[in-house]
Amino acid sequence: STQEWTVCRWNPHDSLLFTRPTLGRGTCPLEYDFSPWVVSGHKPYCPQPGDGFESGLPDCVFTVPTFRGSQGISLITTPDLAASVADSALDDSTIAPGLRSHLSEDAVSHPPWEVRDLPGRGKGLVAKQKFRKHQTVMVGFPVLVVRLDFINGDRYKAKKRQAMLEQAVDQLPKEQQRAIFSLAKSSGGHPIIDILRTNGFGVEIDGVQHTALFTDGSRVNHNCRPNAFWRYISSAMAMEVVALRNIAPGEEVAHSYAPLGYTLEERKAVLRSWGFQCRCALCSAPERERQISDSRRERLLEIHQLLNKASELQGGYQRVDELVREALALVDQEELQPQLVEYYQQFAKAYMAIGDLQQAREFVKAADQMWNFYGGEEHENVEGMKELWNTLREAERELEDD
Ligand SMILES: C[S@@+](CC[C@H](N)C(=O)[O-])C[C@H]1O[C@@H](n2cnc3c(N)ncnc32)[C@H](O)[C@@H]1O
Repeated sequence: STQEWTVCRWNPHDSLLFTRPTLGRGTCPLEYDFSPWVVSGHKPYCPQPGDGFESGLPDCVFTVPTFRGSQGISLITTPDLAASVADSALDDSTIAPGLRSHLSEDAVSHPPWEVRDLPGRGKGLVAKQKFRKHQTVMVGFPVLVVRLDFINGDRYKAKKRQAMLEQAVDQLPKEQQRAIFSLAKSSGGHPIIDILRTNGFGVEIDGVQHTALFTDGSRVNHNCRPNAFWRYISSAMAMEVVALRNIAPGEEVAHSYAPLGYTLEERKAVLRSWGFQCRCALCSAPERERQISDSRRERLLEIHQLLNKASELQGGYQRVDELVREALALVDQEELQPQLVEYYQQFAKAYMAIGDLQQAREFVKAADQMWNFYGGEEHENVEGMKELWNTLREAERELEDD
């Protein structure tokens, strides 16, 4: 019965998290709506304190094998966050039609891309058709989502952590289990932890960091001059891979694992922590080409620093204009368009600093649009943009008052 397990309020003085209240006479008040997790056929599993885990709110294993058609999903997270997901993102019928269309049988069995072996890079995603700039290449839904602290923290004994990860995978449909175990590995150690470290995408649930596996999305390789980017729509638990420029059939689709705008050495350091040496076109290009790219990126950083002190610049408006134009050209040459969002914010501040509020407004508007486009509606800088709009409006009011 769906009532067999009821989730009770977590009481830190009492190890009780899940109880079996007598039907209709539940003594523990229901704090969360867990029904989608509970009716799925797998009871949520929570370790008890002392059973391989120290104390505090535990992470539990939740599985819905019918998530997004028959794909299925397992989640290892705290009960409050699982309840929040159950509340907002589990139901297929509530996701936007544009995303839902990627669940149709035809879309699933005939994707416009294929996974192929690529020299020096393992498998990768290759376009089977032309994609226009900003067109969606792939929509994926996570098959395994794990709270980052569950993997990296020290509250769990290794055996308990591994057993819970194994349970989370075991409870998924067989096809997904096979897909997960076929993903790339890089670090050694427990296979599921290795697979998560090599392939996981950083996503947030209510602001808490998790790592998510997408069976096809995890095949997208890194490129230092990417032709795609990914964004996460947390309300639908969907990951979208979107073309940054036109992509031709037969071309590999790749995004950047490192922050855009990094120089070769900086990128190498980031990718070393991913456990591989980059073999993308830019990293394999002749030294001269790599040097040109690095010097452009270094110049962008220099301009950034100069514009941070815009009000002290000699040459006033004209100098700021020159630097902004130079930065825009460099971004174009280096194909760093998604990074414009940061530059636009900075340009806006620089124009505010020298009192050109009209230009500042143009760049605040552009930054706002770009954040929504590249980061999705729930992008990480909602607060930062609000603050920027407030600063601008304040400055505009002051100007009117004068
Ligand atoms: C998330 S997986 C990407 C898919 C992977 N290539 C596969 O075969 O499933 C990340 C791994 O792919 C490989 N990889 C990704 N981008 C690469 C690149 N630019 N150069 C070399 N190897 C790359 C590395 O082995 C890395 O650990």
